[in-house]
Amino acid sequence: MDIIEITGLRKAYGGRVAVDDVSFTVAEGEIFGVVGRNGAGKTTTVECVSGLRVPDAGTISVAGLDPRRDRAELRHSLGVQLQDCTLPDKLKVGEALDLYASFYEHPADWRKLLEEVGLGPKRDTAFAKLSGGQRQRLSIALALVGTPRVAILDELTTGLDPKSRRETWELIDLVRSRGVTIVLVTHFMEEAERLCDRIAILDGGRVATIDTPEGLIARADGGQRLRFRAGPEAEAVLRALPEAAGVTMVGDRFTVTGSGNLLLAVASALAADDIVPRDFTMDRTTLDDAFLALTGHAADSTETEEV
Ligand SMILES: Nc1ncnc2c1ncn2[C@@H]1O[C@H](COP(=O)(O)OP(=O)(O)OP(=O)(O)O)[C@@H](O)[C@H]1O
Repeated sequence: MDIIEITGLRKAYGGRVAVDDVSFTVAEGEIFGVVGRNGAGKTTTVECVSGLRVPDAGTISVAGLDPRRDRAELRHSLGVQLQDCTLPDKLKVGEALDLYASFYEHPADWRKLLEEVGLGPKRDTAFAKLSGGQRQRLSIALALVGTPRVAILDELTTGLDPKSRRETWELIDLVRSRGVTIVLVTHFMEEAERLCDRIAILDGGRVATIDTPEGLIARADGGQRLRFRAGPEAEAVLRALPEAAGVTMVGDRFTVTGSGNLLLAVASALAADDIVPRDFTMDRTTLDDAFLALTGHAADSTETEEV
């Protein structure tokens, strides 16, 4: 069952179109990624979904409700963790959760939630004293305290060190295991690939494509890349291989791309000619590569005047 349905969403700021004809659905229980460069329209899209912004055109339904018309009712089904969430410096972790819990008729047990997000020992710590990772954990707990069916998490791990980022990913897995549908906004492709069931790539305010991470990668080229060092005699051997779609050579460094059983084909052909490759590595196409192939620019660049 689809819990979110968006059709023809459009939003402009002044004369500048931020989101144009965006449509997608999110199934209940899914982690749905909204990815794109800075300025692609991700935040505007999810702010319309959460009722914080009024679309210029299009329809949105979340758990059967209209985010603007039914805002009061939707509050009970939707948990929102906003980009750059800040709380008063002196507010303690436990106080923040207690306060947020008081907004709901049927809140979760916030003390239990505190333990689940790993902030049990920080209950009496002031917001200002929390690390970046701890603040994000708190913001997830605040988004969940109303026991929502849908949680929107916007740029959750931006600014976190790799360790805190991985801990936050584990936490998102935990949220999913509770059956909460998650809309995850990110410009980190590794994060989207690791967590999301399906991903919408936004580019210039429009949906460039929607697919599973594996589907996006397969569409980009589905390929593998082998790198190694060998003598110049390897070139003719490699170019004769039907599995090798691309062979490049810089000095003694070869890069071979292709699909199917590329590794076996290359290794056997080189062995048959008594060529021993050195420093052999194989890497697979990542979502970063797929993003570049599908949109024509890198995920960590910024949208400019083309929006
Ligand atoms: N309140 C606003 N007033 C004017 N323009 C805005 C406003 N909010 C966003 N924009 C513009 O709309 C476009 C889309 O912005 P949005 O924040 O939705 O993108 P994003 O993909 O979430 O980017 P980021 O990752 O940088 O937040 C950008 O060109 C942005 O400058």
